[in-house]
Amino acid sequence: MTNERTMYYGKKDVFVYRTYAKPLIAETIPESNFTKRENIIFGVDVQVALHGDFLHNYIDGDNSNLVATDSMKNFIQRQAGEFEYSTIDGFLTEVAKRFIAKYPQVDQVEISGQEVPYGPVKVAKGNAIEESGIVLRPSHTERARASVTVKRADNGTEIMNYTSGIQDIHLIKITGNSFYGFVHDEYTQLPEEKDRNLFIYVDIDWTYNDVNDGIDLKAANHVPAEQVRDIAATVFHELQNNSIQHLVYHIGIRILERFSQLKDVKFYTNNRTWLKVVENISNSEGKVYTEPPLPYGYQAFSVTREDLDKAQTDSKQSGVHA
Ligand SMILES: O=c1[nH]c(=O)c2[nH]c(=O)[nH]c2[nH]1
Repeated sequence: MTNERTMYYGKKDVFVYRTYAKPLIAETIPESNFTKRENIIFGVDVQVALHGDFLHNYIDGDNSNLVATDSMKNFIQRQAGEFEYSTIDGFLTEVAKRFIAKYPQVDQVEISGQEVPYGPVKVAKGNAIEESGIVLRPSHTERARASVTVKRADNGTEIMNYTSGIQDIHLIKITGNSFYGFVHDEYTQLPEEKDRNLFIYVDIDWTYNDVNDGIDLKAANHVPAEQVRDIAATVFHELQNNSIQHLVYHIGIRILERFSQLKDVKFYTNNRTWLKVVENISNSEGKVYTEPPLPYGYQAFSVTREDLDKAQTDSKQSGVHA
């Protein structure tokens, strides 16, 4: 077996803030009132890695075809003003294709980016309180993200390993969650809970049946991260869940049900459930909690279209909705 050599280099944390990028328009879904990402500030934190004919840079110290990482940063930032895009996915894929077109020594570009979200601020305009439109603020924890590898091919480029996603959705549900019936042995200290608070940090990534639906600059079939976020919140709200594991399966099924253009969906969750300090407060249904101690638990899980098919068949048989 021949071991392929590791060889790539690039730049991380290339921040790009483009004002007045093209808005992303979306059709509504039942779980979300999201219809438009304004993109007044399109902010993205980009990582890029170039693969190619760079061995003599290392062995001979020959820099003649070495593209400085500083130039990579400039390339990404300047391209941000060279074409129109409304999604991170479309922007990154086009930049990767342009790297390949510009530099013949490059045969593969891995590029990823996370949104740097800026949201509206309301101000007084005359007698009304309205969105300013020009004053914005860093907003919410969750950030859309995308990651794509573009490879040089005989007739142009080929898209590989493309995923789209959202990270750091932070949600707490204060009742309607349980966790009991787990393995009890000499290591068990955790009490069983028929009703607990559940605080989760969730990252979700998805892939498309046809990559073009995700990366196309027109974004007609693009799945907005905001709608995925809203599905996660809705299912969390609705489901009397037995665990995070139970919850993410149902969120995954709902996402695939809603978006037929998706092939699968992958979760990475982190458990930040608050510790109970005061159980009973007189004349109140309230409780007092504090932050959980380290270490934190996590789950990783993917849901595929096969799972959805099975859930739909099972629900038809039992007459219960998936
Ligand atoms: O939803 C949960 N899943 C677990 O696997 C787990 N483990 C744990 O200690 N608490 C929880 N909660």
